[in-house]
Amino acid sequence: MSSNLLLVVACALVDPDGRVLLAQRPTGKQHAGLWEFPGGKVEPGETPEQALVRELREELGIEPCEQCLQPFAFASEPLESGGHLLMPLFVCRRWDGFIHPAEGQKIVWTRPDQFREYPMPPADKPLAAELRDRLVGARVG
Ligand SMILES: Nc1nc2c([nH]c(=O)n2[C@H]2C[C@H](O)[C@@H](COP(=O)(O)OP(=O)(O)OP(=O)(O)O)O2)c(=O)[nH]1
Repeated sequence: MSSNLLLVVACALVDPDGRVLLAQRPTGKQHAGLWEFPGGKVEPGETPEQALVRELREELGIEPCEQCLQPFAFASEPLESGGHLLMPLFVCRRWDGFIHPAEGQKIVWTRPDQFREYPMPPADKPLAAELRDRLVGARVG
């Protein structure tokens, strides 16, 4: 893999009412204050699914089963650093445990048709649009 390619995996957690979890980037980090789909960098040796299970456990304290992660879409965005971000988004509707943000970051559950109320980093925006187009009105659960 090219060394300037950053692979970051993200997840749309969808509740039984069709609402999706967004998490606010903490102060002091890149894109602070913006709303993102939870996830993070894929570490060497990990599959995207393993990385996402780890990130959801670390960030939110939940345990999704790998088989419940449905590949959904991906974003491909140039980075200000000159590198390039590749960000696959999975959809997950089932997990164990209760959501408890580890770093105290704010979360919201919002319907995809209300995503525009939450400013997002560049790669999350097209994924939000795709979710809006394909999840709204679709069967949930
Ligand atoms: N979700 C998202 N992440 C982005 C975008 N652009 C961009 O450079 N990133 C970077 C910020 C982070 O370095 C990384 C997301 O992984 P992360 O959530 O584990 O990163 P982090 O800031 O918590 O950790 P770190 O960089 O301090 O190691 O991707 C974007 O448009 N959306």
